[in-house]
Formats: sequence, C-alpha cells, structure tokens
Amino acid sequence: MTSESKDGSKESIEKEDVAGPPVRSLQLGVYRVVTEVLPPLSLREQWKKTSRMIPTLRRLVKDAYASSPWLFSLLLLAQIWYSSFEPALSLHLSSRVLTTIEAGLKNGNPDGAAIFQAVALRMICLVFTAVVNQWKVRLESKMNDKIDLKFQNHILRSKLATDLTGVQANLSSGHIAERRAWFAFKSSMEATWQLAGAIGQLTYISRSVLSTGHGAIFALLCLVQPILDAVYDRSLWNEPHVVEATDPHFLRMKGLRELSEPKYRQDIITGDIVQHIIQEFRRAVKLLGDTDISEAYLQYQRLTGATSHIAIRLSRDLPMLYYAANAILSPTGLSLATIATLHQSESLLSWTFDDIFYRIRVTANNISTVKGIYDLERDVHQTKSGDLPYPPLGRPHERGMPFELKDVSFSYPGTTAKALDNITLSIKAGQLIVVVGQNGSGKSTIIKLLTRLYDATSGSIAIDGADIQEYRLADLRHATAALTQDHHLYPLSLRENIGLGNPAYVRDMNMIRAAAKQGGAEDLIAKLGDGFETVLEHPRGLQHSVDVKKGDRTLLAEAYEKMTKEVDVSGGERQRLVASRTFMRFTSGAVKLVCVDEPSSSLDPEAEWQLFQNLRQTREGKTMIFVTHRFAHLTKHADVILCMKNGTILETGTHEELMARDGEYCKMFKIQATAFE
Ligand SMILES: Nc1ncnc2c1ncn2[C@@H]1O[C@H](COP(=O)(O)OP(=O)(O)OP(=O)(O)O)[C@@H](O)[C@H]1O
Repeated sequence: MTSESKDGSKESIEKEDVAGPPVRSLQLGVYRVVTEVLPPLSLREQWKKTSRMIPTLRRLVKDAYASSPWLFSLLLLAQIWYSSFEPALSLHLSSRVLTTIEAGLKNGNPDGAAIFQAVALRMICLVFTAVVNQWKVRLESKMNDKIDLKFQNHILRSKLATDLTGVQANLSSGHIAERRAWFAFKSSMEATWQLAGAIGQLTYISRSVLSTGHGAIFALLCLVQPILDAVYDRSLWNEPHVVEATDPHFLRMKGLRELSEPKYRQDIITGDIVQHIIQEFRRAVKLLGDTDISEAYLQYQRLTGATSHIAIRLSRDLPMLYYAANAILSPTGLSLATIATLHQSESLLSWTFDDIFYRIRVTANNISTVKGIYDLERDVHQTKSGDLPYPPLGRPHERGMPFELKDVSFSYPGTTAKALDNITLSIKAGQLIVVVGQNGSGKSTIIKLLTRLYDATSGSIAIDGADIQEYRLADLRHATAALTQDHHLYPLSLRENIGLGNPAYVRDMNMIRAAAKQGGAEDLIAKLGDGFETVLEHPRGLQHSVDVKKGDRTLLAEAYEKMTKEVDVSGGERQRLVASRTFMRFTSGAVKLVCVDEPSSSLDPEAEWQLFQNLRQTREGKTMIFVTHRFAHLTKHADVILCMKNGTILETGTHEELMARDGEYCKMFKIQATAFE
C-alpha cells in the first residue's frame, strides 16, 4: 500500500510474510527511511516495555559499582546533591531572600541583617554547588574511563570468541560501542535524581509557597509542555529504523567525492581523470537539483505538524496564565515574592521535566545497545567443540592427519549457492596434496572446512574414523597450521608477530630467529631500525588540527611529522613475516596438518621457491595441503593433485597421471608452460 503525504514524502506500509511488525518506507530527500509501524501502546504496555530495560540497567549499575565502589559512591553523592537537593534548597533560599525583601519594602523598614543572612546563605549554597559540580565532572570522567574499559574488555572477549560464521552474521559489528554503556549509566542516574529533585521542588512549592491544592495544579501546568514535547517529538532515535541514501545523483556525488581520498591518488594521476571527475560531480549536482540532502534524522524531525508546534509553544505559558487568573480571581492571594518564586520554579521545573524525558529516551536508546553487548556473551557464534581428544589416545598420528570426506556440500552463511558440491575424497596421513582450479572453484573453501573454520552444510568429514565435530576444537586448532593470503601482520612487535605462532615460546629469541630464517624474513628484520621490536601500523591515536600540515617549516609541523613516521614493508616482505609465524608454529611439535593457500602472490620467484622448499622440508609427520595457481614448484612433488571446477573435484591423481589424462589439469599446465617456451 503506498500513499503520498502532504509534505510530498511517500509512505508505504509493507507487511511481508516475516516476523515482526510491518514497516513504513518514507522517502525524505535523498534518503529512504524505513521504520516499524508500531501501534500506540497503552500505559500498561508502555510500562512493560520500559520495565524490560530494568534488568540490563541493574546489571550496568552493578558493573559500574564493581569497577570502583569508592568512585561510584562519591559520584552518587555528588549527583544527588546536584540534581536533587540543590534545586529545592536553592528555591527555598531565593524565596527566603525575596520574602525578606518584600516584607521590608511593605513596612518601609528593611531588616538588613535578615536580608544579608538570606543572601549569604544562598551564596554559600551556590559556591558549594559550583565546587561539587567541578568534582562531579572529574569523577564522571574517571567513571567514564572505568566503564569504557570494562566494556572494551567485555567486547574484546566476545569478539575474540566469535567464529567466522558470527563475523559474517555481523554479530560483533562496530555499532556496538562501549561508549553507549557510559551514556546509559549517566543518563539513568541523572534522570533518577532529577526526578527526585523535581518531586522535592514540588513538595516545597505545595507546602510553603502555595495554598493547599494549588501546588498540584501548578505542577500539572509545568508538566504539560514537556509531555507535549515528548509526545510530538518525531525523532528517529525513538523508533526502530534503517536509513539508506537512494538518490542516484547523490550516490554518484558521494562516489566521485570518495575518489579524492589518498588511496586513489596514484590511479587518478596516472589515469589523468581529474577533469572528468570534476565535470561529472558538477553534472550530478545539477541533476540533484533541490532535493533535500540534510540528514534523514533532521528531515524526520521536521515532519512534526504546525499545530503541534503551536500547541507546544502555547503550553509554555500555561503557568503564567495561572498567575494571571489568580490575580483576577483573588487579587490578594499571591504576593510579588510568591509570583517571582513560582516563575523561577516554573522554568526550572519545565526544564527539569524536559530533561528527564530526554534522559529517559537516551537511556532507552543506549540500554538496548548495552543489552546487545551483554547478549554477545550468550549469542556468540562459536563452533561447537566435541569431547574426543586429538590425537586420539594411543594413536599419536605420527604421520599426520588423515581425512575422509563423504558427499560434502557447503554454502556460506547467508547464501544459497553451493561453494562445494557433493565432494567425496580421501586424504591419507602425511600426504602432500595440491589443489588447483579456476577462480571461485572452491579450493579455499575445502581448506576452511578441513580446518573447521566452517562446518559442512551436508555430508561428513571424518578424521581417523571419527567425525571432525566429535574432536575437541582446541586440540584440532593446536594440531593445525594455516598460511593463507588472509593472514595479516598484527599491530604488535615483529617478535610477537612471529613468536605468537607458538605462544608458549613468544620470548624465545633463538626459536623466533630460526623461524624468521625459514620464512625468509631474517634479512629484512635486520634492516629495520628496531629489528624484532619494530611495530608496523602502530595504533597511536594521532590527531591534529587542520592547520598543521606536513612539510610546513614550523616546529609544530616537524613534531607532527616525527609522530607520523611509519616503518613500512613491501607486500612480499609481509608475506615472509607471516610465513615465519607458520614456521614458529611447527616448533610446538603438535602440528599434524598444514594448509597453505596461495601465500606467495607477492613473493619473488626465488623467495617462493625457497618458501615451498622450506615447507616441504618440515613435512615429516604432517599432512600438507597446498592451494596454488602456479604449478611448477609444487604439483610435481604432490602425492595427489585435486583439480577443481564449480565446487566439485574434476580430476585427481599425480602430475604424470593427470598429464596422461589430457584433461583440465593438463590444459592449465600447458597454458603456464607455453608462456615460458
Ligand atoms: N565468505 C564468503 N561468503 C560467501 N561466498 C563466498 C565466500 N567466500 C567464497 N565464497 C564463494 O564461494 C565460492 C568458492 O570460493 P573459494 O574462495 O573457495 O574459491 P577459490 O577456488 O579458492 O578461488 P580463488 O582461486 O579465486 O582463490 C565462490 O563462488 C565464492 O564467490
């Protein structure tokens, strides 16, 4: 169902055959906004919804307390003073100043001592509050750090426990920010104590300023505007939503703007396409015309109708109407001092209630993220571990890990296409297997299944007679070494980068040096100023103001240049360092399976040859599986070559057998061979 609303935005209500409420799609300028269409909730349902936040909030407060009981208690006291006591006390003291002055003015004989005392008390209160506030800011900053660190730790543990399926399901994605925990904690504390403060103020007004009954009317009048504000506030943040930019000209502008980023510089300069980009950008701007490009959140807010705006504006003056009516109906009922006190408390109360509603919304928005962080622990996608030890008791698997694959098919999570289609295969312990085939034929996928990064969608993989899923995962991981293009250098020292191949010996420089030599990284490390202690891509949190530019002849620019000095290595050198980590892994003596997936694309021919030589020399006691596009080095040494196509194994055999067959493998081999003739 689609309808066009008054402001020209299109609204359509779609109800698909899926769980959850229907959604409304709204075109706002260049953005498409999709929100859930939720029926208005009754007060009871609203309360139920709100109370669902309470367990998470309770856990958050407990965590905050546990991170530093002292800090928590001091902050609580400061907050109570600032939000609860001070406003009521301040109101009382200023009312006292005003009534003392008024009494003096009425009888023509002001009591100087009484006025001085009232003013002095108010001043002391203000000074004390200023000091408390300053402390509060410092305490908040410390508490913020504590909560951030606690949640960073929590997120780190959950992310590190997530397997590839979880990463693909986007479970531990970036939107889960630890900062939200602090915001939820802060806003919930503030809302609670501000509410206590507002109740205190109202009690004071009802008892001391107004006659019985009037206090309640006054309180209600002060509440009208914040309530209307909260009801009519069309903020996207209050609704479940997704937003995407859909305007083709806007998207094109974005893409063209992206081309000014440093990573495209070389392409743009050598391609000589600067003028083309500028012209195309101008054209896209022209075609975009007057379409609104302001943030979707702002455009959504502007949807609030004029009547609501007028109602909100008028409601602000309701307390004033109340004094006016009182003055007409009961001319002696309110003194000037009372009116001044009421006026002061009216603005304070309206502001406080506004702020409370705002903070409740902030809490609600952030608490769902906090819940997401806590739930990560529970929802974490983790490949299930079995109970069987590996190697199986009494069978040390001295020759390597054997595999039996039966009718194995596999689709990546979230996809239906078969990356592997009905594969049956036997790999004997200690064999050297080479997998070849076209791009996308499933070579890497086989390795991912054998190393249990994923589980087969159907069929079975057995190791030494037992299903792969029955073994303890930690044992299998311990017995496996993988070297692929997807392996990266860590933002840690090169010593750790190599040493973490065998964490038990991460400080053993003799072993690390030997591994670096086998990986072909020894000479390149020696060339670096800090040698094994060099850290590549050090996360240093660099920031600078826009006016600081590298190359400027100022001391500040020089300081910045020094800070940004990075040591870098080439792609091939990176591959040597990562390969060294694999050789370090062999030092544990537990590795029974080595999977090597095209790790040599950036290596020079000599380095590639040397890497494969070194790997083959360590093959004793290991099953080795290589994926490669370059046949020469490996296929002649292979016990079995698997030639793959479209997720299936097309041919298997030794080099000689497959050449004799004159099939796909022979064809690919000849293409490479003729290139060198
Ligand atoms: N993470 C993923 N999610 C979804 N599909 C994937 C994923 N990884 C690979 N695929 C798909 O699975 C199929 C097999 O991919 P795989 O990486 O195993 O091929 P390959 O033979 O190793 O290719 P190449 O020679 O290009 O490295 C391809 O169609 C690929 O697009």
